[in-house]
Amino acid sequence: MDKMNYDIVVVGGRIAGSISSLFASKNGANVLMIEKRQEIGTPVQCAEGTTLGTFETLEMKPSQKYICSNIEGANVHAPDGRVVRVKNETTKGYILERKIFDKELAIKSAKAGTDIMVKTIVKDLIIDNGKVCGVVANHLGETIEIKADVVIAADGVESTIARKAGLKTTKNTKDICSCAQYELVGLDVDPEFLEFYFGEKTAPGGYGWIFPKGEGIANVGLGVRGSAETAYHYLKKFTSKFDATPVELNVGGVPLSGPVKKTFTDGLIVVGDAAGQVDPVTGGGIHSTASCSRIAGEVTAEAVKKGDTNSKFLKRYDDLCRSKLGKSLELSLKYRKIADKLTDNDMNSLAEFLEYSDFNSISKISALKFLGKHPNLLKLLKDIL
Ligand SMILES: Cc1cc2nc3c(=O)[nH]c(=O)nc-3n(C[C@H](O)[C@H](O)[C@H](O)COP(=O)(O)OP(=O)(O)OC[C@H]3O[C@@H](n4cnc5c(N)ncnc54)[C@H](O)[C@@H]3O)c2cc1C
Repeated sequence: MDKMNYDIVVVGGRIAGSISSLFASKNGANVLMIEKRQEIGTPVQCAEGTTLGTFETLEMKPSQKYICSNIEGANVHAPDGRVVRVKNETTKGYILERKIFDKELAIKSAKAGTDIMVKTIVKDLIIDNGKVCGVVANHLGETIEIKADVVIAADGVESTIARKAGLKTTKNTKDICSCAQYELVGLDVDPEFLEFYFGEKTAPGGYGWIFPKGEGIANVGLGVRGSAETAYHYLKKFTSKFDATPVELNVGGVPLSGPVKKTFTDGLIVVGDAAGQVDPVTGGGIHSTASCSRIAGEVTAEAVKKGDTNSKFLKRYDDLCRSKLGKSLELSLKYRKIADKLTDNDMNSLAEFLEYSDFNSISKISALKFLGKHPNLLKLLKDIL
């Protein structure tokens, strides 16, 4: 059996893994990142939209290598076909080519000093006296024991690694949004606007989307929760109206339950989808994962430097993530729970009210006047007004 030694081992080589390892290496740690797939960034399980803030967090200038389009705002389609346009400073963003973006992050991390192993699966943790102190991995049939002061579990929504250390990261299936998406070619869509579609018939418990990648190409997908039919069933129905052809089909789950209660233990922390660091309303995880993964890399590098990788020190990671994102993710979870109770009629009424309003300057008085005529909505929304 081969044996290795690192300060930090990162399990998973996509957004959470590459960003954690990048910032850990930048801060002087000796880091190994392990990815079970043969290539970083594939298969894509993402609609590839992200905010300008992602790049500020990463201190990276967005590159034309992986930016497909610049986004100004979104058109929100109610079940009855009404459209509400949202456009302001916060709705600006990008559609990425994640196959290139994810690999670029891994390359950046490698250039900062991270060693990377691909086609290598982490099978187990090495735990000594209750403290995680490495992993057991398998590369093409060969078992490798890798000792480390800290393990970062960045292994995605189906994460098993943090659970092996006793953290409760299992997500309730009712909080997982099942998604299916085609990359379609031949679509006539506005390249600067995202399209969102709501309604029981389109995407029960979720929404449909069109994210334009430019030149008539777009990610067209949807997510569903608690439905008898699969996301793919709804996707086929949703896309049957387009005269366009797919070049890719992606499926995947998004955890919409908010961050897990505890993200650290002796010698291990958990980041990204594995830690539920996803916006529960939009299902967007790139932006929040980038923030938390940067913190993960910085805190674990500091822990190694100080020679203190016990849970008391690693709690700092949990504290910093919660102070940066905790409130907004909590609020978003509250909104999601309200949205879960909205009927198609409620959504149509809301769209009717918002259709001709200037979204950025709706007064409390006009909102209350509208809600006065819709007692069901008032009951649902009163807590957030
Ligand atoms: C259909 C869909 C659309 C989405 N659209 C958007 C969007 O438009 N914008 C947005 O911000 N977010 C979106 N998201 C969410 C976003 O993709 C995720 O939040 C983000 O990719 C999470 O990154 P991650 O690195 O935590 O996890 P993952 O991307 O799941 O990466 C985990 C990695 O760990 C590897 N791995 C797992 N187990 C092991 C092991 N034992 N050993 C070694 N490697 C292992 C996996 O192979 C994988 O590469 C979408 C998600 C889905 C499913």
